[in-house]
Amino acid sequence: MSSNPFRIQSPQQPQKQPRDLRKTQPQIPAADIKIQMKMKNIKYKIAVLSGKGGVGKSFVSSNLAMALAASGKKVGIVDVDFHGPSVPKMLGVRGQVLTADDNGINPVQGPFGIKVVSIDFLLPRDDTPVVWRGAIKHTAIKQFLGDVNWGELDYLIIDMPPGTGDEALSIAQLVPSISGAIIVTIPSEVSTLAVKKSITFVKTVNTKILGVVENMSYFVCPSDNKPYYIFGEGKGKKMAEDMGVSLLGQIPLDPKIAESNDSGEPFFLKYVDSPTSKEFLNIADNIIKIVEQNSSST
Ligand SMILES: Nc1ncnc2c1ncn2[C@@H]1O[C@H](COP(=O)(O)OP(=O)(O)OP(=O)(O)O)[C@@H](O)[C@H]1O
Repeated sequence: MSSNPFRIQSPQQPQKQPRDLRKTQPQIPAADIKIQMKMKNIKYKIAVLSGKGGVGKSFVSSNLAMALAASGKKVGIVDVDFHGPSVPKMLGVRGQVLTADDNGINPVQGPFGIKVVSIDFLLPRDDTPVVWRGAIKHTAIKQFLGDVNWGELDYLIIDMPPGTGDEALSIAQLVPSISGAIIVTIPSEVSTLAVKKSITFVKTVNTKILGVVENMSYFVCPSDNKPYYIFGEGKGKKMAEDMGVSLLGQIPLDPKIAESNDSGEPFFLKYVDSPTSKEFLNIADNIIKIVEQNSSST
């Protein structure tokens, strides 16, 4: 008698093994000529990613863009966070519109002449959602890169949505010679876990990790002026060490940051002499050293 009570037949043919997607390298298509043309005068392109949403990635992207510009660099920022575009508000240019001429779309001019492109400039109302599948996002990213008159720039900051989904893959495939990626985290285990996946993703698509920025690292109590490590001390540093990447800087949790972002006043401009703006200048300096040294040695 058969020991198989369900009478399940052994398959005649060996079963096809499911493909292990972790071993699948994204296919890089032939470079899009239009994108190549529009991006050929941009020296360095930097993607800003986070594992989880709400950790301050757009805040870091926007303020890093201003710090680079304040350090004398020509800067552009492209907001690829279609479902939650917040860069225009954080740079104080929300409500402005993109214009077009025979050569393409002209970015909005932000503080320090930063060139800004975001889906937010195209949405008719505050409550209009962007309901797009991956293929449409891919097309939109192509247009943001290849139809925009970026002109000559030292740095293009690419503000990504959280995680490693469609947009991250499109950017990895479409942007010619990305200089590197910056990962934003907060010192919580939950964020750290997600960030490790982002770091692995960036390595998988053969992009250099410039380092990690730890946001909301500590809170300076106004009554005693001491730092309090609300999420725990040293977690960003440890995670960076564990993953073999550098810690580029630490930004405090500060109600002034939340207020200026909410009111659409660029934090870096409003509090230019604050320790946080100085830390952004340090981070910009670190990035300039890594990226520009790297390119002169290749
Ligand atoms: N260091 C900080 N101190 C206080 N508030 C902060 C800080 N960093 C960010 N915030 C606030 O946290 C909220 C989330 O920030 P932000 O939109 O930059 O995050 P995000 O990671 O880009 O989010 P998502 O990509 O999920 O839309 C905002 O309200 C912002 O003002």
